[in-house]
Amino acid sequence: MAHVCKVFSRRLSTSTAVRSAIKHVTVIGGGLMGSGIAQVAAATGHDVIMVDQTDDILAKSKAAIQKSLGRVAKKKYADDGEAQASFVGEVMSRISTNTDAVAACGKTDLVVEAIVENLDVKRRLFTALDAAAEEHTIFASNTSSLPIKDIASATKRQDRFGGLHFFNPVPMMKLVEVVKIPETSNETFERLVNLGKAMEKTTVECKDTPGFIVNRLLVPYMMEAVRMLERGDASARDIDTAMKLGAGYPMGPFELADYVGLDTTKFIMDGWSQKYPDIEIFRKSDLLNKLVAEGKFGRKTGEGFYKYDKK
Ligand SMILES: CCCCCCCCCCCCCC(=O)CC(=O)SCCNC(=O)CCNC(=O)[C@H](O)C(C)(C)COP(=O)(O)OP(=O)(O)OC[C@H]1O[C@@H](n2cnc3c(N)ncnc32)[C@H](O)[C@@H]1OP(=O)(O)O
Ligand SMILES: NC(=O)C1=CN([C@@H]2O[C@H](COP(=O)(O)OP(=O)(O)OC[C@H]3O[C@@H](n4cnc5c(N)ncnc54)[C@H](O)[C@@H]3O)[C@@H](O)[C@H]2O)C=CC1
Repeated sequence: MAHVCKVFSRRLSTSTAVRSAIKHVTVIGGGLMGSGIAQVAAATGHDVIMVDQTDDILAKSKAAIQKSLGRVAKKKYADDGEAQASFVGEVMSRISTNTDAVAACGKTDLVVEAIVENLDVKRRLFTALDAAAEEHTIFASNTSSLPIKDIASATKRQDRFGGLHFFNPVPMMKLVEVVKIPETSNETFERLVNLGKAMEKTTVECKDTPGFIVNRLLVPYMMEAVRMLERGDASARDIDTAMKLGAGYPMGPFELADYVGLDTTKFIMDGWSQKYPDIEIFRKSDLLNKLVAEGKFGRKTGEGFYKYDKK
């Protein structure tokens, strides 16, 4: 009898897991990360609604996705232009857009937020969505540096809240950090891990600690690089070259900062220098703040530590 119950319960849990598989994803924020998350979710068979503040921004987001898919298609289908076009068209057909975040969350399995790295803005968003989303809907933040618990506490569904930290560019980076808070239910965590795998990512699990795993190690390294530059120890170009050729990194710290977005890196450091005032490495960088004050956000504005050709 016990054997029959065990088989039955396993089948039940499997069917529950299958029934609770995430199929529909709402991505709030169609910027660098949100557009990438929407692209990969759609390319792996999920129905996606991408939300941003204006139709003009969403048009640019879709254009960026289309361009990225074109690069992926060339690698998948070599010289078969028809297959490439069909692949891009099929993935794009799974992405719809909306400027109304509340409306876009009414019927969805998962809301992934990838909006500006600002705690108050993220909290206001999730409070509004909490009232509109169905009971089963899971919420997740793609934040680089903010405590998931500080975002989740703006809602009444902390058991259905976690961190899904993707890496830039999402179509290329194989990692997603899945972050749980003490209130995250086991089912929620399992569904987030399963979504990461369904999106063809390698998942790692981490607690809700500052920077999770990668950024906890990356931020001190990159801040040390900018101190080196500020002291005049070496040029940005030589520091980047040294780390690519000496440490095997695909990008040096200044190339990477320009790629991430200096605005976002400033938001991250503003938060950590305020929250951890006694940790020297998190002290604000005058050079970084100067560049951002001048509107030099890196690749996204055509100039950061380096200048870029307008594409
Ligand atoms: C130092 C200043 C002070 C800073 C202080 C503050 C520090 C705070 C930092 C915290 C950062 C927070 C960010 C975060 O939360 C976590 C992150 O995401 S960290 C970033 C992680 N990502 C990386 O480290 C990226 C490293 N770079 C790379 O892997 C490669 O350079 C990259 C893949 C981006 C580009 O590849 P590369 O060979 O260098 O050049 P190509 O552009 O020619 O690409 C080659 C090939 O790859 C495909 N491809 C590239 N990009 C895309 C894309 N977006 N979509 C689709 N396909 C893409 C494509 O096939 C390319 O071939 P083509 O023929 O060019 O098409
Ligand atoms: N840039 C990077 O390399 C990475 C960033 N992240 C995190 O992802 C999040 C987004 O970062 P990025 O994509 O780089 O920023 P981004 O600036 O490229 O995009 C943010 C988007 O959110 C939109 N937005 C802002 N407030 C909104 C609101 N209330 N409702 C709807 N849309 C809103 C903006 O219009 C913009 O299009 C941040 O939390 C960041 O820390 C995580 C991993 C890597």
